[in-house]
Amino acid sequence: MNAPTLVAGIDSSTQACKVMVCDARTGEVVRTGRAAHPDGTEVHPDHWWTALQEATSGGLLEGVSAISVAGQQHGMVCLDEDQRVVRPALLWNDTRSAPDALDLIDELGGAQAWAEAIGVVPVAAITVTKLRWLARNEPDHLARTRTVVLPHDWLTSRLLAGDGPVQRWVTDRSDASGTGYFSATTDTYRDDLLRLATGRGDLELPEVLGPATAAGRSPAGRMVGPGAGDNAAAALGLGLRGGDVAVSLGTSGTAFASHPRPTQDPTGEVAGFADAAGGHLPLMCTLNAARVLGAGAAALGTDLAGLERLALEAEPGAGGLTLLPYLDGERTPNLPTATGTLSGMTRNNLTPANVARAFVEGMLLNVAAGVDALRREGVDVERVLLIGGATGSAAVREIAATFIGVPLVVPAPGEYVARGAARQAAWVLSGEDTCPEWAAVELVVGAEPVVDPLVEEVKGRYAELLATMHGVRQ
Ligand SMILES: Nc1ncnc2c1ncn2[C@@H]1O[C@H](COP(=O)(O)OP(=O)(O)O)[C@@H](O)[C@H]1O
Ligand SMILES: O=C(CO)[C@@H](O)[C@H](O)COP(=O)(O)O
Repeated sequence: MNAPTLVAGIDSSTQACKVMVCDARTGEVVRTGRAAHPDGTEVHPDHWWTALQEATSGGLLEGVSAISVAGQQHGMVCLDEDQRVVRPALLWNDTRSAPDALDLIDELGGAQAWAEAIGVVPVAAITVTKLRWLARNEPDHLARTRTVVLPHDWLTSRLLAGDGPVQRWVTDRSDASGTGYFSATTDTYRDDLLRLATGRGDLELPEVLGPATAAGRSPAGRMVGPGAGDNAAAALGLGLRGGDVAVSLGTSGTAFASHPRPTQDPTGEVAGFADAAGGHLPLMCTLNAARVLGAGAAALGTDLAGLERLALEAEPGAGGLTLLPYLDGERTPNLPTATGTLSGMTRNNLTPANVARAFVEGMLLNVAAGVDALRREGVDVERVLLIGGATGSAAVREIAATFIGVPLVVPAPGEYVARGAARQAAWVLSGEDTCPEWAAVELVVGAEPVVDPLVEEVKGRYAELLATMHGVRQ
């Protein structure tokens, strides 16, 4: 039998670089690799390259014919005229540009104006606000900047260039749609919005390639795909269909769906991004997800397994404890300077088990709001597919089944962003008009929504605490 044609997908995410080598025809996983990224909300792009080298060391890419990169969205990578990195990239989870987001909203005429212009209302995560921050705080760095790209663009172009100079900067629709200066409705850059943020009309941006357009070949002869934003790649990796909503619990908590039409949510809760298949990807994103559990475990003097055990010991509702999990500030709801709140403590209920359960419940309720927000924007929600590192916790899987409110399925543990990037690489390699059908993802948990009065009470308590917080902060 002939050896299968191999393709590789890369997920350069916030915390790690993950690589998956698959059979181009079936999607079967052949090899995987991973390496950690440094912590922090600003990172020099060289670290992503080093992590990619480490993750693919030992011949991981041997025999691979095509490769695509998916990456954490929105990060601002500024390059000078010699293509050197001007300063470390400000990442999506860096909130220092929150005041710049407010200024930009005002200057364009309000949130509705942004929703109509590009389907996205700027918050600190969005690249355009980081550029305004740069203009305001580091004008010399802005003056030196010639080209602005995103993390996945930077890695894709490095893959194409090898050790030589980058000839061409490229991106794709899905990641471009997260910049704040690209419209997924017209598929064009909005130079006016870039100028509004920076005062510059001469900044160069990467060319936006079609979903299956080859960016070129690497020096090793591999075809390189256009790549994608990480959530758009996950949609490809999961093979999302109408009625499916993905909820990802990684560093960020996201809820998103592949959708045929652009959305324009003036509340800013749902961002009208593009997907990686020519359609749209309405998406809600929180800053606080899997790492909330790590922080809860550390506070309780245990590890993730310990937190899981404790949370499963407690009754639903955590004995009356409620956590607003804004440990890193928050993006949705837009409370960039918020901190976490643990409420409802009494001498009786303040047990490690209740605290552990409150951390899981609070983290899940924060992201579950995204499912309702998508429905409000016209997304058909028939089932939720739960992915991301935190699904490794049985407590998360079990409690999510009661909180999400629609049938929930948990795909077998896997790197679905990397799988989506690999599927894109297979598409580019095939030269076909449509993305190759791969085996459907294996589902290990299926749960019908539970109608439990206690769950409704917990949700009510959470909503009340959130309303109080909003009141305090207005
Ligand atoms: N069993 C588990 N329980 C809870 N959290 C987990 C578990 N396993 C991994 N995680 C967390 O998942 C996160 C990594 O998830 P991942 O989806 O890979 O994130 P990212 O894509 O942002 O790098 C880490 O914060 C890690 O601590
Ligand atoms: O900001 C967004 C999407 O808008 C995040 O999804 C980031 O793209 C990274 O998240 P992780 O996958 O690393 O958790």
